[in-house]
Amino acid sequence: MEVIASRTGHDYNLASRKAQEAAWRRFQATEWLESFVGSLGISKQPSEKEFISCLRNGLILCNAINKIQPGSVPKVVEITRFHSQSHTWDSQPLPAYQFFENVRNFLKAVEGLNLPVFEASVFERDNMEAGSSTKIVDCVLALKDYTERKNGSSKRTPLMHSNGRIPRSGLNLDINRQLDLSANREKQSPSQNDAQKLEESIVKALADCMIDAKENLDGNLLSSIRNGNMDSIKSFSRILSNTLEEQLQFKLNPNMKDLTKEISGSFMSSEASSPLFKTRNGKMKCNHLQVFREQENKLLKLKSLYSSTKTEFANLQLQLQNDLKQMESQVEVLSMAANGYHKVVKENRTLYNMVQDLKGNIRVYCRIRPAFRTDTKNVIDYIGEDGSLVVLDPLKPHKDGKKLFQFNRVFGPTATQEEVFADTQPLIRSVMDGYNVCIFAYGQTGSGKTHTMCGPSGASRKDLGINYLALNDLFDLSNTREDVVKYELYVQMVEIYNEQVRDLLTGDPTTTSKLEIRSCTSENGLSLPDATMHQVNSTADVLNLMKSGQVNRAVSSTALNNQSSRSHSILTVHVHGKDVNGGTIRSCLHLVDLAGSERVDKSEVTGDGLKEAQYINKSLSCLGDVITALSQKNSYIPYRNSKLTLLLQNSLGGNAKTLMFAHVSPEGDSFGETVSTLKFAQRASTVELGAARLNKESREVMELKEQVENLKRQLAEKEPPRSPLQKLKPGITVERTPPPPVRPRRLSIENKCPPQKSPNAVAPPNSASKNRALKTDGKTRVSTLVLPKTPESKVSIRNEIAISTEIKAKSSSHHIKKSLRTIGKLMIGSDKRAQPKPIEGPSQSLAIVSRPSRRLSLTGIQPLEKPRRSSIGGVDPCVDESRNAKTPPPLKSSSKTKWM
Ligand SMILES: Nc1ncnc2c1ncn2[C@@H]1O[C@H](COP(=O)(O)OP(=O)(O)OP(=O)(O)O)[C@@H](O)[C@H]1O
Repeated sequence: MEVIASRTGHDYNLASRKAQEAAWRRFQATEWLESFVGSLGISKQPSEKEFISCLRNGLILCNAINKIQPGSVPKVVEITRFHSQSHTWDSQPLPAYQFFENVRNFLKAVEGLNLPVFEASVFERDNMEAGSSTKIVDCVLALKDYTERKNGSSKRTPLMHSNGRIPRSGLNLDINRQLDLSANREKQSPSQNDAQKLEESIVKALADCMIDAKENLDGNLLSSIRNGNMDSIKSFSRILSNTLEEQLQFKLNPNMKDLTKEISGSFMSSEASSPLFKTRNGKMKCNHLQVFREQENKLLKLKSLYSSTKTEFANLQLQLQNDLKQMESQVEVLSMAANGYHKVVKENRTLYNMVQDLKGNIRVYCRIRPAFRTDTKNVIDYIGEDGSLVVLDPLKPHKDGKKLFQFNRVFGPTATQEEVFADTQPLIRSVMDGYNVCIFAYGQTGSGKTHTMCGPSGASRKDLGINYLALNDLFDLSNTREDVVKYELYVQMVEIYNEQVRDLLTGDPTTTSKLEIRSCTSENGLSLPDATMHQVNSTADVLNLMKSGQVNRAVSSTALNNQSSRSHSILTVHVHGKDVNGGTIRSCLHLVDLAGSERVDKSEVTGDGLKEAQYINKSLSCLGDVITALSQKNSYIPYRNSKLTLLLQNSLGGNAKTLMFAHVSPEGDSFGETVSTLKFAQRASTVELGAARLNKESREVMELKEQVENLKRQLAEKEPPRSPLQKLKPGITVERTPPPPVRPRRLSIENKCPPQKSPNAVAPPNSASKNRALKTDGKTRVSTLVLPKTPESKVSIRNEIAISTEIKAKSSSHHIKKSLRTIGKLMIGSDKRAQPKPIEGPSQSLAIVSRPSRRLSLTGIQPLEKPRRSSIGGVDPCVDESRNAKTPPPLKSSSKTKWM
């Protein structure tokens, strides 16, 4: 673009210069003609049109040539007349043929003089083009030249050609003549030679620049110069000096710059001292030397700026490096602190979980089912990540109507079965490590209990509930640990319907007789020994069993749920494991789907349905009483008031890990039941169960137990026949003479309590599950000796040995006594070794610290600060249900209504 622009500018300059040249030459031609043949009647500087019109009739031209060469045009057609007085011509229009005649004759005459001619047709054209007059002007000026030459005129002005160039040679000669530089050249010294060379080059440059500068001049300027106009002279000298400088700049070596300056200085006017100045034509011209100097100065400044910036930059770099080093060390410190912080957080979490485990709190999760109806307000106001839940009373939609509850976790309506299970999984997995676990779903009818535990009816695999997912996970774990432990899984499924326990895995549960609950460990370690037990090897087995169990379950339609469970269903998974070292694991997982708490008026049930509802409400009310008693740490816990609480006794007050899912409906018309459920759940979360017990025995303990059995057998054989121990068979309960009904002073957890206890009293959970030995007046009475299935406590072993020692007093076998002592010592040692390693370690030690505060002591001695109401020896939890022990009076009705 720049190239095109400069080219266009150059073309424009050239054209204007040519136009100026042409005007100048026209002026010369007109001037000469006027001086030669008289006034032409046109301006001194005529335009092309004027000039051509003036010469069109050929009269002036013919007269001029006739003056130069008389008779050249013998017959001139004179229509116009020359006024001799006024020296002017009449310019009358001629007929075409006449002025053609004149012009033709003129051209012939000029040709005869060997001078340049033009075409006569130039005068014929009406539309005159630019440059039409050029050849006529050339012809006239040639005539002028011819005349001057003929007259021998010495005052000859250089003739410019139509290309506008003055011949160089002429100019050089003139300049040489003026400067006279060649004189005495041979006589000059070397330094003079240099100066001479410089002068020559200056002259040459001057000549060149004059030629070039001439192109920038127009006729007016030159004529002004000729007329002695000072402005024009100044302008001309300025142009010359600039051009000269330019030339010298490139031709001379740097040492000569000053000289050049001196020379050029003489040409320069004061105006030219600025780098830019205006030429006569108003164009801006540049003083290159000055610009160069200025640029040089700027460059120097830039150089110094550059070096200072460089130094500054280096300093900054250094500073940056130092800063980076400092930052690095700071980041290191920070990362160390962060690591430490993470460690502390991790430790805190571990310790918190440990404390929770030691306290054995019932974990409580809340699950909110999606709202099915849009006609009522949603009561769920806020669900916190930290387990907080705020519900809003739809009748008091302001601050007062808000109630805050805190749980271990709250699952919102969008929570999936997998999410719910993921949080439960670690707890469920601990079954495989030997812990008893109980998960039960509580809530108003239709709030989603069955959905959580079993999944919706006809659920696809992804919607299946905790029951299925748990068993599936247990199978996975069993497969993973196959090389270390061999597991066997057994399943029982029962329901409590109208206060009767029914087996759901027999053909027809209605036809089967009701099952008895053994609240203490029975011979096979089951609380429902009569319920059918199915070994399961795969999830398919589990699914089949669960399906048939669901079919057998009592379900009917109510106004609140068309598939309402009318019973509490309990799926129990028994885990038997044997590790490679011969150790055993026996634990169980209870998965309980409770029947829904409901208001009879709301569920609109009548007849059998009403009876079912009353039973359901009663058992749930009993569950509430148990929870209240446990949370208040009462010495008396009313487990026996319902089949449900009796069955869950070990899970609620024993040594299991227990998790409760509190289900709520979000609809506004369920607000009362929702709050009641949430209060119940919150109360349950305060219940401390104590640390869960690990049902694991090492091989050494088992062998030692076996030895004890053998020794006992031997002792029995040596016993006199009067002793009931004579009839003792290993592992079988032996009835002894019933002890007198005296208050026991000490409890032994090994032996069962005597049968003649108060039927109303219920022993605290742990003691109830332990066998007791009673001591009166320094004598031990072994009432019922049952060898524990899963004794893990060294205290129990000690007690066992103590029994044997008592017996020994009546026996004469000193040798056996000694052996028993040794075995006792060995067993204590092996128990120490059998302590769970890193994870259980701290919890065990903490458990020992917390032991005195636990409701149930493994030593069997009750904490003194809370005297028990019931007689310790008065209750045999394994007492046959047929004895129909009277339940203690229920808690105050006010406490019951709390949970309903
Ligand atoms: N989280 C949930 N997501 C989707 N649907 C749910 C959810 N919870 C419950 N439901 C649906 O709500 C209905 C009632 O649920 P469900 O039968 O599990 O209640 P319930 O508490 O067991 O009632 P009941 O005590 O009367 O047996 C069912 O149709 C169930 O599929």
